[in-house]
Amino acid sequence: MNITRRQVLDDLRFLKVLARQYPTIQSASTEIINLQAILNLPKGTEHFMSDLHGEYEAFLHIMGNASGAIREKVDLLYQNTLSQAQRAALATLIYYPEQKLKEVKEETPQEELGEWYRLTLGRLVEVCRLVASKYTRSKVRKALPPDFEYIIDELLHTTYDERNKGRYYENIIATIIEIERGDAFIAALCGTIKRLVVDRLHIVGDIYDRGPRADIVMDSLMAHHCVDIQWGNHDVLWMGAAAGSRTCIANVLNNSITYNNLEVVENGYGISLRPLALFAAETYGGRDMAAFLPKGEATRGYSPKDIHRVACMHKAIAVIQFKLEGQIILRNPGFLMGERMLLHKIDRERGTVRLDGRNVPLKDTDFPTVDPADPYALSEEEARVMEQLKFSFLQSEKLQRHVRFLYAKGGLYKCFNDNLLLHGCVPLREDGSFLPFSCEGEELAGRAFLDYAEGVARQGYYAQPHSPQRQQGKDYLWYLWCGKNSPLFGRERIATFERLLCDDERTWEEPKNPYYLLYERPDICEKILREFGLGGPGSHIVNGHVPVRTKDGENPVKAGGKLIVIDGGFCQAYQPKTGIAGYTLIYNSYGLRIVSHSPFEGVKEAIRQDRDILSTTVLTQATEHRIQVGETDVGQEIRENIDGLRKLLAAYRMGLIKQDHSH
Ligand SMILES: O=P(O)(O)OC[C@H]1O[C@](O)(COP(=O)(O)O)[C@@H](O)[C@@H]1O
Ligand SMILES: [Mn+2]
Repeated sequence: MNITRRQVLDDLRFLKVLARQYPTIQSASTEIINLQAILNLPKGTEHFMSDLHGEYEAFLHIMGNASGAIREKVDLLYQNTLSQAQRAALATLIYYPEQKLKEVKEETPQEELGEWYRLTLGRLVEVCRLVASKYTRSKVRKALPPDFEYIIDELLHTTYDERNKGRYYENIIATIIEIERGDAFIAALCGTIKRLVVDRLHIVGDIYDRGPRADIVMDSLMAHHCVDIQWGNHDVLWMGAAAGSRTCIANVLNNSITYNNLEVVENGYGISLRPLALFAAETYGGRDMAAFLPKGEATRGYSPKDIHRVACMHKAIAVIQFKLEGQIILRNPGFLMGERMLLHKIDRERGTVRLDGRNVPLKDTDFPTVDPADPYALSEEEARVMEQLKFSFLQSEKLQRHVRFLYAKGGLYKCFNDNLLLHGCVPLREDGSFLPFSCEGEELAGRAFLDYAEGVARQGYYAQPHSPQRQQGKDYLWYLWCGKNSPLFGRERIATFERLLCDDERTWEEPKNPYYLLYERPDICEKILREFGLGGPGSHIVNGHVPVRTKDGENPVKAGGKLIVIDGGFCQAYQPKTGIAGYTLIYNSYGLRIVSHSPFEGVKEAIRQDRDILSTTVLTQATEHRIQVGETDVGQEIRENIDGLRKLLAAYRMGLIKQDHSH
């Protein structure tokens, strides 16, 4: 379509800015041709994972093997020429180049090494060429490690059997080996392969808590070339702790100590728990800590003395947590959580707590720091401990960096390629209508409420320190973690108090929001998708948060394919429930695929035995045609860029903007 003078003049300011980047007709035209070409390429591959819960070894392996996709490419290329063991060894090399190279050099006789390098480099180039084939050359070049860009680009585009280039290709490989650059090249090729196989990674919440080292998972995500994160309830809890919310800090430590997982706090983030340990020993040492022992598995290998010490810390921080939560609830009547204040309902004489009109027996009523006259006030020592812990959380450079990354690359939800990515739920009433929330005097529901909640969550970290907005934001991060009908928590209440102190398991109930019943219905899912401007045949809701009981035959796909839950128990503590070790949802140009992962035996096993995580496809939803970039959100962006460049071309040709040939 030809562009009128009017259209160019309307956009002249924007076009002058664009002209700085494309100063001539030639440069603007080249970019248009390049962008137009990309529109016809097959859609990039997206991987979705959720509920990683600190399981860094399994996660790093899954990142390395691209949820099984790399092994598929190796099998595709070499099923007729390499044995199963040789293919497994090649795949392991791609996953762990440094470690596998070390092992190969230890175990391969010197005189055979040269041949091993020649064969291996050739095969890695072929695997790289296969995974690069769906992209333009310029996109592949941008993905290459700068030091090796020229040579790898040459190797990728020089087919071995070309008569006049056969020697040329062989010479490059021979020279690499001769000047002992084989290892560096192998690492560069493996990195490129991993980078090209997954175009975009979505983490749909719950990176933190339970498993050993969420900080290592975060470091790996920060190194990923293209990742976005939809916050989970455990993530916003750590964001609140990093923002300096003492209530979030108390909850973070309660969760970590429950699993005896102090490593992520002390070693990962360099936060000393010494103040808490000393206070706990002083206040609770020698008393009965039966109700506060770390969870089963987490006590293996610890002496009774150590376990008692951790249990004292657990009780100390839990009491502080219940007090501070009472204060937040009093500060925020809009949370409608008054019935969750339980400390003043404890009857020490009878050893019970008043719950839903019943006197429920407590396992422990020994609370020396709780003043019955003012049960939610911290004692002097408790206040001092929390100030010291708050200072440590604020001072942890790595934690602050990780949380800034969660804010920059994350959000409460994400709409991408017709899918709605959301860790928890869109709170609903029983009748399927969007549950309204009072937000500073306004009733908000559905998307408007989620947008409001995300804004307040950002205030918690970015509003002026000590301002009311900052305090509101920090309180809100705690609300999103465990608040009544929070979109990231999706339950009536969190029963931490009851699960710690009451034997009566009826009190442990955490009734789910009606969303978790209604989300089996396609019409409800369609209504939710439309609320976010999505909907139609290729549109899905992707949730994490609730472990799919695969073992009991539960299907991750619900509502006739409109909704997919991908929490497959990546977290070891939940694997007995789900029977698998997590899911990855794969969305490529052929459609959707869900793979479930087998439990991971650890990196050493993987390298020594060439053991992989067996990822089996449990469901596919093929699209009737191969999806092109042009049909995706990225394609939409590219079309807008092309439109701008065509207007710029017109502006040059109409003499409305001068070309600048000086570059
Ligand atoms: O978002 P998630 O992973 O379900 O975690 C929140 C849930 O975990 C719990 O704290 C229980 O945790 P654990 O299973 O680790 O004991 C529940 O009270 C709460 O509903
Ligand atoms: Mn969750």
